[in-house]
Amino acid sequence: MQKYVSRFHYLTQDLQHKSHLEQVITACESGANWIQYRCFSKTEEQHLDELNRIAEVCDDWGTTLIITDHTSLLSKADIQGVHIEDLSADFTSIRKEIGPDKTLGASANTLDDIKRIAASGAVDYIGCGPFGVTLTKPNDYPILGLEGYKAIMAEMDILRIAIPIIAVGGITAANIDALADMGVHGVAVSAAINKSDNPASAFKEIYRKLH
Ligand SMILES: Cc1ncc(COP(=O)(O)OP(=O)(O)O)c(N)n1
Ligand SMILES: Cc1nc(C(=O)O)sc1CCOP(=O)(O)O
Ligand SMILES: [Mg+2]
Repeated sequence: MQKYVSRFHYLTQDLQHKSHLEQVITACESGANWIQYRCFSKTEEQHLDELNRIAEVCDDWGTTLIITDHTSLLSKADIQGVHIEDLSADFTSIRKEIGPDKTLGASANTLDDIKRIAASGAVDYIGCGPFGVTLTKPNDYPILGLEGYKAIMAEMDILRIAIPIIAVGGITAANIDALADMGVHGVAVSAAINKSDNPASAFKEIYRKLH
């Protein structure tokens, strides 16, 4: 079954000055319909506690909530899916574990990654990057830039691979129009919003470009 996948994935991040819950509230108030809770700084217990608070907020706003990596938390909180960052994950097994209804996202850097993930038939969308330089996580992968997405989308077209591609990594409002022209389904953004002086305004600027 094909699932709805947003064109704008907002990702929380570990920040000194703002909790993930506060980031989610800002995003929801700014119009987020899809949030990925991407937290790597907590124990399992703290993670679940914050996840439940975030899930309540998302439920109130009708926002889809995806968690990064912690597949086991899917059954413990009111969340709609998981994004797996491990490129070599066994997506068929993960799909069996989470059942057919939850959204499953995967990460890719190359067309070969995309081919392999799409062939599993288990994944609903692919976050593909990095588009540009990101300080959000260490990254050894080559930057794709606009030309990289253009080439990947063209090859996918030839191979008739129809899975939604979400561009990620170093994306700002200034890149959205050009990325959309490359044929990607949407974008995932973290630092350009979270590290902005005015996250709500940064969020809305990107939102307006996409809608
Ligand atoms: C929507 C979305 N896309 C990508 C990621 C993370 O991807 P990442 O793990 O960085 O991919 P690799 O660089 O490791 O291939 C995400 N969390 N969400
Ligand atoms: C989780 C993740 N992976 C990335 C990669 O480039 O592989 S960028 C990223 C987080 C989003 O990036 P930003 O903070 O630059 O918007
Ligand atoms: Mg990456």
